[in-house]
Amino acid sequence: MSGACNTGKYRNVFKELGYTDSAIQTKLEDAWTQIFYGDDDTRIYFPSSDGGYLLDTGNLDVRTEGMSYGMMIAVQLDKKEEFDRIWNWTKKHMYMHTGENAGYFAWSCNPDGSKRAYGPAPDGEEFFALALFFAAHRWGDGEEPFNYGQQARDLLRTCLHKGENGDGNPMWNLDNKLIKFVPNCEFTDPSYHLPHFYELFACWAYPEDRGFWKDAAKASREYLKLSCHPETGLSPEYAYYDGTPNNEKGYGHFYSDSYRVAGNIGLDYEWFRGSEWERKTANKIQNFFAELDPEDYRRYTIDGVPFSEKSLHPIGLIATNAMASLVADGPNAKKMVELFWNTPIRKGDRRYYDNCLYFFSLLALSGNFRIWKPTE
Ligand SMILES: O[C@@H]1[C@@H](O)[C@H](O[C@@H]2CO[C@@H](O[C@@H]3CO[C@@H](O)[C@H](O)[C@H]3O)[C@H](O)[C@H]2O)OC[C@H]1O
Repeated sequence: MSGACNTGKYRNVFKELGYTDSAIQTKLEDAWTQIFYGDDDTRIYFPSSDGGYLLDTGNLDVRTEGMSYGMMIAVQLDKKEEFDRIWNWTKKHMYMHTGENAGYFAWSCNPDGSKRAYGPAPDGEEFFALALFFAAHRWGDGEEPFNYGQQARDLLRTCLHKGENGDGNPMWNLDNKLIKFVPNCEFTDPSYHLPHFYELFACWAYPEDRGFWKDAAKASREYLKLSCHPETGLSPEYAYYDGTPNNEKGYGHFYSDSYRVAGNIGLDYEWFRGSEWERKTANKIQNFFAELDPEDYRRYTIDGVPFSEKSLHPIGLIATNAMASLVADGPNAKKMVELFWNTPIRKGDRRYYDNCLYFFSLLALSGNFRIWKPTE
């Protein structure tokens, strides 16, 4: 399959459910204004002298996750200034020039740019790469570091070839083609699996790596079948390569990271018609949550048993469950979108993660989470 094989069609699920164009547009614009330029209780984006950053307001750090999400949101909305500011900050402060992880980005920094960790989180790199490709295609390449296309290709090359000179590890397991939780481990995080991204990397990465990305898309689609519970559809935060939960450090249950899986399979279906399994699984996840009170979302075992601990990011969960309606066709597909539509963005300390997922869902359900291809 080449990049040309994507569906090229973007549903406006909100419109299908009867919301007007102007209400949808207003919701998008309000989200942008509040999340990027709102008051101190809503914003997560902060311009600075050397660019701009998204703050994890719950942990008071800047994460590659948030920076790459900010870039993806910005490119989708044609916000070049914010994209460039975020990328400039990322390259300046997060990029690692030396050590075992040279060529990757430090996953957590302080807002002053100093590093809090010297290891990467691969979900950041994969989002950076695709946001950079989209920027190259939407706006054209500029001077370094705004030579977006080359930045993306070089980053993907590092992700696969790091360690060939005995200097660190690749982010993907080169045998089973699965993304790792971190480069120097041998387990994964189901929410990192983005087969719809890998289909595009298979078109735009350096030619020698395209076959790998094609295989990785297939491997991740198969992997999700192993890691999502057959009855609930829920997946753990961390899991072994055979799909079973990795609870060594308490991350073997359905909690914050896991929320993204529902949105990811929705977008894979929208972009590439991933698989019919995705439809069934989206229905199962929505059916599970349709029975529950959103005020009482919790941590769950993947077979659906609640813990006493409440969800840390219930609005993020509402958002990703709604995004699953890109593929779901069950009795709760409409209900989940309506719940999301009627949920305001989150305010307060823990707003960062919820509102990133909220923004992705808004983009996706309004037909604005698109593949930006090279212009002919
Ligand atoms: O051990 C770290 C590991 O924690 C890191 O993972 C990143 C942080 O966690 C993930 O998202 C968080 C979900 O919970 C919310 O409360 C947080 O605000 C989110 O940041 C994120 O996807 C990971 O990138 O990766 C590196 C490891 O060394």
